[in-house]
Amino acid sequence: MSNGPGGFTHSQPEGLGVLLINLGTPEAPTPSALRRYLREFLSDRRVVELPRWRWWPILHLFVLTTRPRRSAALYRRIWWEEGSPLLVIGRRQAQGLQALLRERWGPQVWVRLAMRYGNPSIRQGLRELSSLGCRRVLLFPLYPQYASATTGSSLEVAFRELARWRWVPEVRVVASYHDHPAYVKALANSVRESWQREAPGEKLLFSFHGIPLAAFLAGDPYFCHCQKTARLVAEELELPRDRWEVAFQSKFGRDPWLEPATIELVSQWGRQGLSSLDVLCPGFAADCLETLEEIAMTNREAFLHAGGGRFRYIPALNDRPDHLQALSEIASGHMAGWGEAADVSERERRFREFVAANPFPGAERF
Ligand SMILES: C=CC1=C(C)c2cc3[nH]c(cc4nc(cc5[nH]c(cc1n2)c(C)c5CCC(=O)O)C(CCC(=O)O)=C4C)c(C)c3C=C
Ligand SMILES: [Fe+2]
Ligand SMILES: [Fe+2]
Repeated sequence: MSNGPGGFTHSQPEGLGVLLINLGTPEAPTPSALRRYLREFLSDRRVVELPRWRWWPILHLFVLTTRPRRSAALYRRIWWEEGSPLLVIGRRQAQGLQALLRERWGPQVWVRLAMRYGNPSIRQGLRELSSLGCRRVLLFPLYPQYASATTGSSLEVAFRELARWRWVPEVRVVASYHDHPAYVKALANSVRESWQREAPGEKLLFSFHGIPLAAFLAGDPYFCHCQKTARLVAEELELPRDRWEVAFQSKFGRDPWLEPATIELVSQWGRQGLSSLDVLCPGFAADCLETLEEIAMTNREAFLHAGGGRFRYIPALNDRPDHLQALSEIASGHMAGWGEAADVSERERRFREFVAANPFPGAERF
């Protein structure tokens, strides 16, 4: 058992912590940073579910010898001066959400950003919240649709860390928010705003990150969550059924994944001479390699080269005010009751008075 942080925090106000968790990103768009990142990512048993004796040689002999260079080149196309978009946007989201939650719950709310792979780590985030006095922590993976590979993996790591602490905090979890009305409305708003700038496309494509078909068949709810998000947004937009479609992007490896594949669908629509196409990626809370490069560059080129007309990528919700408002509503829904904590300052004052009057070895630490 680890003593963990937060052993002696009686003198601090009772904090409410929110840990936003996203996937992670390499430290730099270089082959060596990508090798480190991909090794951690692709060693996760929830990401690649093959038996280790089969996967390990493939990972080390083939994937990690070729992919880092290729992926580094892709990351260089989207890298910002301040760093990886996913991380830069994530920091803004954490800051914006903290401000909104403080308006509602008071100054004792702390929001931190953590990454499942790389830094800032989940362990770091949890320890920081604890040392800020958060005895109550909401784990909030930024994946609207639950998948074992993403949400499940993030929660597993957080639970594993917390399970080793002496003083385990009260924990709540956002396991998914794929059908939360505020999230659905924010997505619909973002589409409407695009349509106001330039007329709606002939089709609206909802492109979600794929997962292996085997994960779906084993009971992962991800596919169903994606379908429901798309249907709710289409309903909100009053879009007829023949104007929208769902597809899955970013296939990795040779096993079958969810279908249709985004790149195949947009190429097919290009060949059919579709005049205009809008693409929304509701599964990504922040823009990243998979949206900025794969959709807005690679899929655009595929559509245009196949003969398609105008291609528009509608950005992720990122730090849009209505997105932060939605995250705040989702978090607040899980924090109900937490605001009515007992008056701890009074409790602590009496405790410290008692310790001063009844000294014991080590009492100075309280
Ligand atoms: C190996 C299998 C993979 C599964 C399963 C998978 C699921 C999954 N991923 C996301 C979100 C993101 N993935 C990102 C990058 C990325 N994903 C995989 C592989 C799997 N993902 C790889 C190898 C990579 C790295 C990039 C590359 O080399 O191609 C990202 C982008 C991170 C960034 O820094 O920009 C995100 C976000 C979801 C939501 C998901 C399952 C639902
Ligand atoms: Fe991925
Ligand atoms: Fe990709």
